[in-house]
Amino acid sequence: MSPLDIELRVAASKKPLTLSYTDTELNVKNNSVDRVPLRQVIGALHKDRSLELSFVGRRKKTDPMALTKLVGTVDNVDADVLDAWISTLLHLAYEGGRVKRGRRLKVIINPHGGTRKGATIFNKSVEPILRAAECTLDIIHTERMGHAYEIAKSIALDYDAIVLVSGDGVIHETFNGFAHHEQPVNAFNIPLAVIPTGTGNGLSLNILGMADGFDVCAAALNVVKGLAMKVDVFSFVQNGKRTISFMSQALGLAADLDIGTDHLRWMGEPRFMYGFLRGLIQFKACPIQLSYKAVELDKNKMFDDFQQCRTKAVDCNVAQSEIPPQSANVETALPPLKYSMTDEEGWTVLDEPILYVYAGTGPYVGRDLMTFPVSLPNDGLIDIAVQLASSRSDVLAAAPGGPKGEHFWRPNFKYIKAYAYRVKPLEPHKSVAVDGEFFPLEEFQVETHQALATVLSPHGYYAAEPPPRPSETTKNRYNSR
Ligand SMILES: Nc1ncnc2c1ncn2[C@@H]1O[C@H](COP(=O)(O)OP(=O)(O)OP(=O)(O)O)[C@@H](O)[C@H]1O
Repeated sequence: MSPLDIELRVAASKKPLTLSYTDTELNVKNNSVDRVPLRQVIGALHKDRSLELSFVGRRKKTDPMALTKLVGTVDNVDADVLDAWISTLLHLAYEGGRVKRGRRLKVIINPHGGTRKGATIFNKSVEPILRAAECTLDIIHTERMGHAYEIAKSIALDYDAIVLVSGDGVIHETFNGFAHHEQPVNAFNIPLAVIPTGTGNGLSLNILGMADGFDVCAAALNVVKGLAMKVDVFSFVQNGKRTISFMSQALGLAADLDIGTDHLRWMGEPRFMYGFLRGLIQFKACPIQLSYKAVELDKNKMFDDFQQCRTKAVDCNVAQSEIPPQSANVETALPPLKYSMTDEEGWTVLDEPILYVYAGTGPYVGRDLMTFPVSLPNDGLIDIAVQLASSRSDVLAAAPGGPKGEHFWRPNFKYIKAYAYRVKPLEPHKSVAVDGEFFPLEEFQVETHQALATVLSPHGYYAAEPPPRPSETTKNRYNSR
């Protein structure tokens, strides 16, 4: 328990609030007791006997998160006692000093992303949280396509984190800017945190989970309190040009439902479902040859490995830590490519007709689709999910299970963990979507860079659970055709 209770007289109320804390919770007692996890306490300031205490929380379980400030005067203790009370509270609230208070942040706002509310959302909901947490903000608004790339390319390396008020498009630009930085590895070591104001917001869903993935205040809390988590990124190599991809590459129906619905952005997220149904009616096979350098093909083994990593029974994640210091001694050049386009040794060609391919990392590619349920943040592997061209009814039957990743267990859904893969188009087709950006469907190859990039995370792992392994009795429902 805290050394003593503080009585806070708030102007409008006659009865003072009684504040106390344990190692894990702040207790706010008035007529009843509100318990706030210390992780959600972000700031406490006092001047003589006046106190301002800030936390991010929910009024009701189903409400989005919001900033609450308790402001008043403290009558029952002296200023120096109050000082010590605050300093212990904040020490505990910032994980015993493991999380730096008052982070120095570069904030990049895309006023043009999603429904174009990024700047307003930042000003109204996010900035007050960052200020209450005494963060230092260096704010810039993007003025054009490619601006985030330019900013990232020459970013100073001494920020504690870069905050992107955007969707996945600006994240893609930022990582590619890092790749062209004078010191790429050091640039990738600066943690990114996203305030989800785009359309799909896949990275935010993966970091914060389905419940909080679109909650901008939960995302702001992660900016203040998140710990650095290393994540794999990929090199997408096409016509000799190397592009960094942080999330996914989509082909066939999976590309059509994203890029093919770009003109329907006004719809918001439902455009992806519209694109899926339209693609299903057309039911065109994806004319590619897919080959991969596989590490694991057995879904049961992947599921077991995932569970072991989650329970930390085996050490498969690079340890989560406070933001790593930049070092002059580390190798600062971008890792070289390991595989040439002509490399054949250990490569397998998939010899079955394909409806669509998704390859990438992070469970969700959108709110309706957990494409990679067993992906791990930094195992150095890319997950390749292939929907074989079975039948319309089979693919349609899988759709309702999409948000929970249930298609993973379907026999016609092939799942491969690999170091690299390669695609050769068999006839001219439209496009491949790389993190949702358009690329022509010409021959390309993708390989992983283990733990190259860094994001802020509340958990130290992707916030999603894979669908349970089917039992003998439930297995049949995955077999419909
Ligand atoms: N000032 C601007 N005017 C026009 N376009 C911009 C501007 N700033 C950034 N952009 C472009 O906006 C694109 C989309 O941005 P962002 O990722 O924020 O949202 P989104 O694409 O709607 O979301 P998602 O990627 O999640 O679908 C980026 O490709 C970026 O280059």
